[in-house]
Amino acid sequence: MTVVSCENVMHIYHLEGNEVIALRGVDLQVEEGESVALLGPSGAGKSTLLWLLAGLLRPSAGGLRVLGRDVEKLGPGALTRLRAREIGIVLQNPARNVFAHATAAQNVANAQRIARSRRASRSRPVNELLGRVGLADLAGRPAGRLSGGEQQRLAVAIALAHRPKLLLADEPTSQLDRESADAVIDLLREAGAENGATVVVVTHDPAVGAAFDRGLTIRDGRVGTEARDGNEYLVVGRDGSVQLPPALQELLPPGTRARARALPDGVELRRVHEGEDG
Ligand SMILES: Nc1ncnc2c1ncn2[C@@H]1O[C@H](COP(=O)(O)OP(=O)(O)OP(=O)(O)O)[C@@H](O)[C@H]1O
Repeated sequence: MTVVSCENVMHIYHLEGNEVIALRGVDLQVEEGESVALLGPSGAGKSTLLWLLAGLLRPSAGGLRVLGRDVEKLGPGALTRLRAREIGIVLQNPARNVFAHATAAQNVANAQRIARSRRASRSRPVNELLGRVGLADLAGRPAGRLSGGEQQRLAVAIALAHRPKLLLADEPTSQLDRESADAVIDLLREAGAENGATVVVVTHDPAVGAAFDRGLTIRDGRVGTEARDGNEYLVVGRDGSVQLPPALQELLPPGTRARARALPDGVELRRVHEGEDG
């Protein structure tokens, strides 16, 4: 089953009379059980894409289906239920994922209670989950009194508490040391391997990118490249555009006139030098 399907998805923020185009035509399919990392420079649109997949934002244009539902057609209640039961979300700011006054254990148990699904009834014991993220000794501490890194690990435990079908995480390792980050990566991968969950993670951490089935680079609001099995490929957009890798941009700087020539299995681009016209 295709769990995430984006067709020419655009997103525009309206800010004090100005428009900020965050996504300008994203095409993306993620199949059940796949793990995908979204990489790319700051401001490229990664978080926006994740928020759209979580139903926390609605696309300005384009088609978006998540877990078989047409997200645009779901009302606020149906979206909230979908999120609570089938989606696990780790937001970028650790404090936003937790109830500050509830203990770590209560936060995890609460996510399971809200989901109340059959999947959730098979969910892992709270203490086991907290142990997996290295928080067993802090189970009784109010989440608001945990450090940023501890809250981040708690957020991952909360997001996995109800065995979501789709796990979405925005920079889940940004505040963690290498050892804790590796433990979180293992847990995310395991969610896919054991429960068939589909995992989409925004990250700047190359180790996270390398650990997943696919690494998509988002640049300028589009999918620019896709890495899999150690190879990186350019992704041709629906308008025929490709984003040259930064290393090749020196050869064809912006504004360069180039000739495109068909080859048996592709296209060759050659720069036209001064006086070479005609
Ligand atoms: N709430 C908002 N209002 C207006 N513009 C926004 C808002 N959120 C994001 N943007 C803009 O949309 C664009 C994409 O932002 P987004 O946060 O999705 O990028 P990102 O790739 O996740 O960046 P980072 O790696 O820094 O988190 C940027 O130009 C950003 O300034």
